[in-house]
Amino acid sequence: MEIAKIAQKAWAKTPLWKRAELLHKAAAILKEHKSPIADCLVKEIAKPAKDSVTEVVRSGDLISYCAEEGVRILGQGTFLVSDSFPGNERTKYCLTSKIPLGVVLAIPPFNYPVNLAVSKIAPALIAGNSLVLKPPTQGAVSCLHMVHCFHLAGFPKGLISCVTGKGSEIGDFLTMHPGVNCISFTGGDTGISISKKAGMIPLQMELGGKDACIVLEDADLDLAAANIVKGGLSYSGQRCTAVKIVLVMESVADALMEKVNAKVAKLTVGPPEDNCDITPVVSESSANFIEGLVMDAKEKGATFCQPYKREGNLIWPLLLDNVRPDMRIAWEEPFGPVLPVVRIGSVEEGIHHCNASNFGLQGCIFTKDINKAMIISDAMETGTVQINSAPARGPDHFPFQGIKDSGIGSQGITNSINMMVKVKSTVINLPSPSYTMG
Ligand SMILES: NC(=O)C1=CN([C@@H]2O[C@H](COP(=O)(O)OP(=O)(O)OC[C@H]3O[C@@H](n4cnc5c(N)ncnc54)[C@H](OP(=O)(O)O)[C@@H]3O)[C@@H](O)[C@H]2O)C=CC1
Ligand SMILES: O=C(O)[C@H](O)COP(=O)(O)O
Repeated sequence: MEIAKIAQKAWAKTPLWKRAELLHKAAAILKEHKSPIADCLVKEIAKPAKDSVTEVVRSGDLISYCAEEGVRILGQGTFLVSDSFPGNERTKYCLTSKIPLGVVLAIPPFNYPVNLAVSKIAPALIAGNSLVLKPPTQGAVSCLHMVHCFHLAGFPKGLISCVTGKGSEIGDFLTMHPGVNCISFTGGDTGISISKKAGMIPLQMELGGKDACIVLEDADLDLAAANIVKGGLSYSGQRCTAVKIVLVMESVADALMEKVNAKVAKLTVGPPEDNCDITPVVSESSANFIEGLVMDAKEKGATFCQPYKREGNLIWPLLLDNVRPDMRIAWEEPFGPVLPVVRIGSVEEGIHHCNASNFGLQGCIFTKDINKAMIISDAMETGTVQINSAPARGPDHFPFQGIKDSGIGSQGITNSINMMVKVKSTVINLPSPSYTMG
């Protein structure tokens, strides 16, 4: 913490163009090393090989975009004059600029250890902050290699410190440390308790989700089915933005389920090295939790579209039809390849289910009627609503935010940079009013 504080003071005096130049360099080095880092992701978190490479490349692009965006938005401040407020003459000129916060504590989750670390590191650095990064325990090796790319690019010593260790053991020390000036966290409910313990500092929390997919009678069912399978089951459902419940109008439910099940049958299941679609979930406790949700739904009468199959941490993809509100899976996020389907009699029923959730990350609607889609989007209490596509965080410059238990603050490149600065004003007071004549 002390080193981070010292390094930040010097970094804040580094010209903006130079900070951007170093970030571009780090992005290029990261992309050059995409294969070994992706290999780590495959081994550590069982992400399919192709998706692991995509995560590293996307992270490089994010760093470069952040450098460009930072140069644009941090180079600008505001200039205000006093006579626009009643009772004032033009005697005061107010100059505001965006200045760094200090030390940013970044805590990403296991499912995107590289990308969700970089999405905190790059905005913090371009804005003149230093970082203490606590990587997820599963994903720590990938994170260390990624941070090494920043060091190879020439970032000064101490500017980015990577502190490994179990969150349950070192988390409180870090999050309650008086030297921390901002916390950017992505993960589960832990974020809620961190918010309660943290001091009076800016917090960016991206937490869980129960993203609903509402399918209307006039939807393109092929498009909806493709998005349900990709959105719900890619990386075995271990994405905060995964489709986590399908709410389909009864009249098209059979037709939709036929298409979805046909696609599920084609998914490959196995090791991440073989680039299988469905790979083992991250831990035994996670697999046990998912199994608990499945068994609860079985006892309460859900229809199993596929047989339930599990070998160790590998769970075969499973659609549960005719899910009812008394089943846990209707509300809890499995973070696994199991997707509940609720048949609804009206759009209002779908919106009501979506809004009754304690989460409010994203949601999606499938319909050909844009007017209807807009009304439903306005009624859904989520940070983002996607029309005719599955929920997603990217592209990474789009705003990304959750409401209710899904988080506080907004991410996305521009919002993250703006969140990692504070506003500083300098007011020039003139002895007498001065009005510009040209
Ligand atoms: N909204 C979003 O953008 C995203 C949300 N998520 C949500 O995250 C959850 C799954 O991810 P998972 O990694 O298991 O989430 P966790 O909340 O368990 O962990 C997230 C990070 O917090 C750390 N951590 C754990 N305990 C503490 C603590 N007491 N103090 C500080 N840090 C701590 C973890 O370290 P360690 O690994 O050592 O335990 C990890 O680095 C799901 O609920 C999912 O929805 C996931 C990704 C994105
Ligand atoms: O951690 C997550 O799950 C992400 O923030 C989701 O990102 P994605 O929509 O790009 O997969």
